[in-house]
Parts: sequence; structure tokens; C-alpha cells
Amino acid sequence: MNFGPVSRQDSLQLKGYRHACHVMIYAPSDEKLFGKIPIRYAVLMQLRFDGRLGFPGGFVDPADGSLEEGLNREVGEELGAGLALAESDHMCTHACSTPPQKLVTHFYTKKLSLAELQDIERGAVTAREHGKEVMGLVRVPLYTLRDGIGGLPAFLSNSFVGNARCQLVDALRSLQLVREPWLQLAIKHSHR
Ligand SMILES: O=c1[nH]cnc2c1ncn2[C@@H]1O[C@H](COP(=O)(O)OP(=O)(O)O)[C@@H](O)[C@H]1O
Repeated sequence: MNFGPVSRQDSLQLKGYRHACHVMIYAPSDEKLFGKIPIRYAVLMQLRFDGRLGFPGGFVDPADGSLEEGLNREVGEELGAGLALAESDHMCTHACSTPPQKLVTHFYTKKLSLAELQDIERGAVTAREHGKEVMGLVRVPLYTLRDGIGGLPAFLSNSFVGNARCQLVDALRSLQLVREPWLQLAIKHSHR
């Protein structure tokens, strides 16, 4: 699937496309792995029913009224959390015209405190779609271990749905959650 960037506004004029909205929830963390490797940020993704990784969210129905109302409905079903995501949380939009479906993906990011993010993790196991469409939330390791593979490079080697992998890398870069040289190395050493 080939996704290209498009503005949120222009994407809404596209004919025959379905729209999907997804959100990356993250929080600063001063925790350390094994007491020494800084975690720096907790970043949430989810393991989906199809075995791939993606972000919370989904298709927006015309009945939803707005993209953000659709996103909040999907997030409620998947996480059981009322996040009240708004247009100001929007980060980027991409369109893909490759068959079988014309798709626009809208991506949002939301910074929370670690305590708020942990509340979402706890609540997610009681959400409607837990164990069905969503197999569980996962945190993205942002560090790279000494072997050069463990951590972010190995995580990026997983299978991702749609353009979720690009959304993750772009967000880590633009929000400066991972420093550029480490991000470059992680991409280079991932099995993709
Ligand atoms: O995290 C993501 N980022 C980008 N695209 C995604 C992500 N998750 C799913 N998609 C794509 O968005 C569309 C909607 O998928 P999803 O399974 O989230 O919707 P649904 O829960 O409404 O069925 C699918 O075409 C899928 O390829």
C-alpha cells in the first residue's frame, strides 16, 4: 500500500475514500529498565486481532459527524477511555489509492501524564473490544540494547497495519521522543 501525505482539509474533498483515525498516546517516564536503561517515554500501540500492530482507532462513519467524534467513539470501544480528542491533537493525514480500497488515514497524538496513561492501560482490559478486535496494549521500547537489535529495532521488525509503522516513526521523530541518530540506526537494523 502506497500512502502519500495530504492535508486534513484536502482529504475531506476526496471522492470515494474511506477515512480512518488513529491515535498515539504517550507519556514521559523517568522509569529505568533493569535499573539503568532510561525508558524516557511510555508510547502505546496495540496488538490487533490480525496479529499486526496498530494504534487505537478505526474507521469513521459519516454518522459520526466529525473525524474526532469518530475517533473518540472508536477509542471508547477499544480502550474504554473517554479521551476527548480534538482537532488540535491532529498530527498528519495520508491517502492511499491502491486497491482494494481507497483509504485516508488521519493520525493524532496525545500526551498524558504517566499516571493517566497507566489508568488507560488498566481500563483497557475491561473495554468492549478487549480479547476481540484488540488483543492487548503494548508499550513501544524506545531504547536500543547493546546488541544493536533489541528494543526499538526489534520492535520495528514486527508486522504493522496500514501505514502505522510510518506514523510511529514520524511521531517519534517530530515529537523528539527518540534522538535522530538512534532512530536512523533503529530503522537500519530492523528486519524490514
Ligand atoms: O494504526 C493504524 N494506522 C494506520 N492505519 C491503520 C491503523 N490501524 C488500522 N489501519 C487501517 O485503517 C483501516 C481501519 O482499520 P481498523 O481495523 O482500525 O478499523 P475498524 O476498527 O473500524 O475496523 C484499515 O484499512 C487498516 O488498514
